[in-house]
Amino acid sequence: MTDTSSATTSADDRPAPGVAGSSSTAAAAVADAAAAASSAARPTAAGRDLTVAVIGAGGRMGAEAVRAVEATPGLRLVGRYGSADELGDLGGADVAVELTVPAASPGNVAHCVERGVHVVVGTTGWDEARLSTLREQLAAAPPAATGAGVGVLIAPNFAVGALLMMAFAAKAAPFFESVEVVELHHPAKVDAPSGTAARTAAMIAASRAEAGTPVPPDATTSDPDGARGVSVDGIHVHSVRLRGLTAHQEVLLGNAGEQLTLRHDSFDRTSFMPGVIAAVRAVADHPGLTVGLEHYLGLD
Ligand SMILES: NC(=O)C1=CN([C@@H]2O[C@H](COP(=O)(O)OP(=O)(O)OC[C@H]3O[C@@H](n4cnc5c(N)ncnc54)[C@H](OP(=O)(O)O)[C@@H]3O)[C@@H](O)[C@H]2O)C=CC1
Ligand SMILES: O=C(O)C1=N[C@H](C(=O)O)C[C@H](O)C1
Repeated sequence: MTDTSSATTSADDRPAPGVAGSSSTAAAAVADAAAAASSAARPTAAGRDLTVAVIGAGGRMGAEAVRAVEATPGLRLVGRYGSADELGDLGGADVAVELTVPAASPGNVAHCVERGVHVVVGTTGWDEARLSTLREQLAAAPPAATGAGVGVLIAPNFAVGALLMMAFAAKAAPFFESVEVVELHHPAKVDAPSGTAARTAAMIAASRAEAGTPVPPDATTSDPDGARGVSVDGIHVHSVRLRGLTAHQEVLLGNAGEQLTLRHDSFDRTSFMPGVIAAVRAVADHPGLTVGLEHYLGLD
């Protein structure tokens, strides 16, 4: 595994404030990709700013999202909500950004959908059962204010590098006998494995199944305490929680005599913001449920 001792960002390393509070190059690249993949007007087709509410606004990601929305031309923050607040009409928002905890996220998203508000969801914990319920809720939802269907994006990771790492992993997986995922996060994270790791493993498994690749070799016959991690669709995932880290992942791919390692590091939560903003702008153009920001960016 690569040394991560320098995986923190000092204040001096932070990008100057700009679009979405991130490097203008990264922000522009992601925004351009989203714009190319959608007809999202900026501001709205009605000629006004797109209104945005942030649910979980006091959290690590929520606070960063509030800053990003406020710094982005064409977007107007109309509501910020925490666990003690009634969501109500979400301040009349066109789009809600949902960044809370796995236990609260489905209820918050349902509240938005029932009111015709598009939702960009970064919260983890969206397993198949939850997605299936959400599909039913979307089918029964009233249209959004524009008259089109409500759009919901479930995005396990908003960072463009993480999306590419996942896509590269899925592409490489059938060419290797062995593959395992190691995710490394800050110790305040409440869920394991990470949503990104679970989705990466699912993408790897699907890619190998489609190619007819055999299951990875593993002679383990005794593992009473789960030292081999968890199996997601047959792919082993390992979780590290370490002070000093933010969000990191390695995909290890092995053949006899060779190894390919794919690694992504989010050193700072600003890395997620260009993706959040691109998703906010594009979600209304994608009615129904979409899982994975890559589908908005043409990376699929
Ligand atoms: N998709 C992505 O790229 C990323 C996703 N994440 C995910 O986003 C989620 C949030 O992460 P993070 O910001 O680090 O977590 P935090 O614990 O810092 O923040 C969670 C926030 O959710 C709020 N909250 C809890 N319950 C509710 C509720 N019912 N209604 C409204 N707000 C509520 C809390 O508010 P209060 O203090 O009022 O209780 C808290 O401020 C996690 O699931 C994480 O895995 C994180 C980073 C990137
Ligand atoms: O909790 C976090 O921090 C993160 N959560 C998401 C996940 O579980 O994959 C995305 C990123 O890894 C940061």
